Amino acid sequence: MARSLGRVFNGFQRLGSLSPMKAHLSQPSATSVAVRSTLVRSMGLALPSPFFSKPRDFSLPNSSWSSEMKRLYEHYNSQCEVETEAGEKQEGPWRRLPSYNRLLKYATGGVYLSKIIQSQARLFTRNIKETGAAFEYVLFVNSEEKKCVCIFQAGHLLEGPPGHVHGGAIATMIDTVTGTHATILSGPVMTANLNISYRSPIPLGSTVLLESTLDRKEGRKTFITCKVTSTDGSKVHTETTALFVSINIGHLLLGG
Ligand SMILES: CCCCCCCC(=O)SCCNC(=O)CCNC(=O)[C@H](O)C(C)(C)COP(=O)(O)OP(=O)(O)OC[C@H]1O[C@@H](n2cnc3c(N)ncnc32)[C@H](O)[C@@H]1OP(=O)(O)O
Repeated sequence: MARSLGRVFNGFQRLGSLSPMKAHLSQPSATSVAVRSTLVRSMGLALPSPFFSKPRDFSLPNSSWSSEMKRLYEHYNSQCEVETEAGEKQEGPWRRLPSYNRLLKYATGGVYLSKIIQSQARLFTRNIKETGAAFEYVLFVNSEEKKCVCIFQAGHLLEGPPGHVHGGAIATMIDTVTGTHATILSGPVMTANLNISYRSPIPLGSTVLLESTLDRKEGRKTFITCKVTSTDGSKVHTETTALFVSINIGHLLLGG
């Protein structure tokens, strides 16, 4: 148990140190795949395939993405790796964060924590299989500027007022973006307070930008602000202040 919790904590720390080059969490090696095949063949074992299979990275472009979503993705992705004058490639100011539907499983490097986490559990924003139907999003983080940007396309299952996005779905995305940002800045945290002002409705199917910025840190408290705007910045949809409190991840997983 102690080792498992240690892996979880390391996973959270790793979330903060992801680089595009390190983005493939828990990729199975050729050896592990070969060992699995041999075991399954020789012992008739039905091992859980997610244990070995390559997890889907939901933050990569798919066919449901609008041209505006793809354009913005390219804009930030092109700044994840830059070329020096000498023609060498090096890390740029932004990093794309990969995104999986079973956060803790992959944060631990593929270790299956069935004793701690119910095996049916899925990350809320990534549990609808149909692409484009709900939350399509990708996050980029800029460590130097302590900023996080999310490009978000709201699908038809997120309707609230006719033709527009449900306020709870918007809050979900704000919590996801600011929560991820706070985790990168401060390690394991829980949302203590989200204060959202809804300024103008978001049309269903449209692409918007969420910009999360570190306001300040005070002891265990990380204060973050977040704006949701149209992609050209001309329309403000929401303004948020958020408070995250650092926690002991062991207490959370053990129900403390
Ligand atoms: C990839 C996806 C990422 C998604 C990230 C999503 C994150 C989430 O949604 S988490 C789920 C929603 N949040 C929760 O369920 C949290 C429920 N609340 C709790 O567990 C606890 O109240 C918790 C952990 C926030 C704080 O409890 P605890 O650790 O005992 O801290 P506590 O001593 O009460 O407070 C610490 C400080 O924060 C302040 N604080 C705590 N809560 C609040 C609040 N709601 N408003 C203002 N200040 C607060 C306290 O006043 C205290 O300040 P100070 O140090 O200056 O005295």
